Amino acid sequence: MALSEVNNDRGELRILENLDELRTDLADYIAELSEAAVKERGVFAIALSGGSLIDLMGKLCEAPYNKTVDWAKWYIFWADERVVAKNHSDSNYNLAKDGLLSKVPIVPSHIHSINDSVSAEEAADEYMFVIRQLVKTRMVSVSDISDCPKFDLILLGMGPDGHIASLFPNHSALNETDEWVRAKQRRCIWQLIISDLTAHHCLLG
Ligand SMILES: O=C1O[C@H](COP(=O)(O)O)[C@@H](O)[C@H](O)[C@H]1O
Repeated sequence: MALSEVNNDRGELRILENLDELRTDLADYIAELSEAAVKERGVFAIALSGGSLIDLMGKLCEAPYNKTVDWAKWYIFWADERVVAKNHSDSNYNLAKDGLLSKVPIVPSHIHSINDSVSAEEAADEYMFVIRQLVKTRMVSVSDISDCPKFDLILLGMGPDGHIASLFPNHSALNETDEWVRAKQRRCIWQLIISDLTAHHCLLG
């Protein structure tokens, strides 16, 4: 049970007693959003990040979620990735593969990770192109107010310094809103994570 819950027009804050409760709450939250999206549009487009997130999602690989979630309808993206080989220990794809994707029946062609064999800038451009194609076919829905994609859920962890994805507090990249996939150093990030790109976002800290 949540120790504290605040609900207002800016969103909802839940403080949970311990990590086990957080894992259960997160699994319930994701399963509910997945069910609603599949009912409404037949698919669920979710973007992951790295860090502790995949471990916190661990309950999804267990009963009842592993059987009740409609995994075949999931489309997976990354909100934040390092341009390293897919089997590298810094790869967020690798983390998700080991902790989630290899444990539930997600369709391999629905997993959209970045191209790790080109530069970060090229990988960002390619990723934006892939997402645009999926918006055209409505595997990813589109924002009501712009031509930006609207993911059903973006999951972000927050580092101790307050950074989310590859966006660090007070960094100039926060003001660059012209492209929604951007290369920063060796990372690809989505620039408008919080504003336009998602029906729901969940920040874990
Ligand atoms: O650098 C990163 O950190 C964040 C937060 O990590 P966490 O371990 O504190 O949850 C992570 O979400 C992001 O993907 C990663 O690049």
